[in-house]
Amino acid sequence: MVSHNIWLRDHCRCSECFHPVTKQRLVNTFDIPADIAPLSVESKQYGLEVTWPAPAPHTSIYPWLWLQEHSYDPPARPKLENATDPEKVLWGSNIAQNPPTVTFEEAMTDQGLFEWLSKVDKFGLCLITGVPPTTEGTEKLSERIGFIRETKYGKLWEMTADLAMGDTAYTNVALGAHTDNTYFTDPSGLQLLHVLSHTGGTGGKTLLVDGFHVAATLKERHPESYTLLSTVPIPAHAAGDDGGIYQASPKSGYPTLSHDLVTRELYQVRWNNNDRSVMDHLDPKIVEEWYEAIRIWNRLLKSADSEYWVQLSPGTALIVNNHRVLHGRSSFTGRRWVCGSYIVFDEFKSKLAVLKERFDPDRVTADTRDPSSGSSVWSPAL
Ligand SMILES: C[N+](C)(C)CCCC[C@H](N)C(=O)O
Ligand SMILES: O=C(O)CCC(=O)C(=O)O
Ligand SMILES: [Fe+2]
Repeated sequence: MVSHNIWLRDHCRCSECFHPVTKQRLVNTFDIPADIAPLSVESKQYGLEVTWPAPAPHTSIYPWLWLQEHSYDPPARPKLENATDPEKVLWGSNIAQNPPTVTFEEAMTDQGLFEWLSKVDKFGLCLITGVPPTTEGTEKLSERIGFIRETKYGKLWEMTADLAMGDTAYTNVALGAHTDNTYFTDPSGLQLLHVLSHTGGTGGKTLLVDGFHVAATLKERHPESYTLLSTVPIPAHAAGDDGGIYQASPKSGYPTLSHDLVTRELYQVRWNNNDRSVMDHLDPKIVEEWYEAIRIWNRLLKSADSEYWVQLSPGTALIVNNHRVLHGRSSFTGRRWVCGSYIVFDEFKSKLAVLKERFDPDRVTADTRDPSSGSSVWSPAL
């Protein structure tokens, strides 16, 4: 493994250079001479010990695990070549045989919460059974994860076909597979949905599609369409209510498929053809190809192999990763009362990271003592 001297000095993890509690950098990066070179480098039992020279003599110790975790030459994590994270399990209609599920009671324990969020992280969705069929029960479940994201729809929102909000979700029409909030600069991370009641009618089945799975199929079969969906930004708006006109910033929007700039991994799907605004920024040379690309995308989304239909009933809630799994519903008749919440993506990821430290059987139990001070000043991830 190769590291640059400046990089090593800048990343010293001793408690003088890296605050042991706040995990923030204390060393002043810009006081480090650009041509800094070590006086000595020694291999110790717990890590690499580097002694730096005057005018700022200092001893740094880099735990072996930390060095391994953060190696950039060679990279600790090879580029995924546009694949998706191996931790993710892609699925199609076959998931219906054994949909990821937890019980409300399990979710009320920390171990159960870890199981639940691990399933959401792996599959992008999870059913929750035994949920009290009330808004209070649904809110209690949501807040096990983290802050509910309040939006124009409310905090724990309720919805029925009364156009209370200027959105077709508040009608009884069918909604094709989509991700929510494409008109927000930052679409909500998780979306929880709970049908509280449905009387005097039928329909209202929930549609779920793994956007990562469909994207992988698109990339394999139609790479040029995949590229267009990965590069052409799509503007979106929500302007059905007098009190609000929402458009993502920048106004040109975001591509349907977004990729990690380092690993090139697909990390977000944004797709809602109903909420898409005027495509007035398209390069005239690609208009036909772009429409062909979204036709192919739509066809794959609607393929029987991609669609997982489930009839939700009171007591069984559903949570989806709104950056990966598309949802929709069939039309319905009668009175259908739905409640749910949006949960902040970073709250979900943070909660899972904290629970992993406690419950993940594969967690890295690094020797986290700072050899110089004996206190724990680092964790492999930071
Ligand atoms: C979920 N809740 C009922 C609150 C809002 C529904 C809004 C749907 C909107 N067209 C979108 O795709 O974001
Ligand atoms: O009515 C449903 O089942 C879902 C409607 C929808 O797309 C939403 O609430 O975001
Ligand atoms: Fe939706």
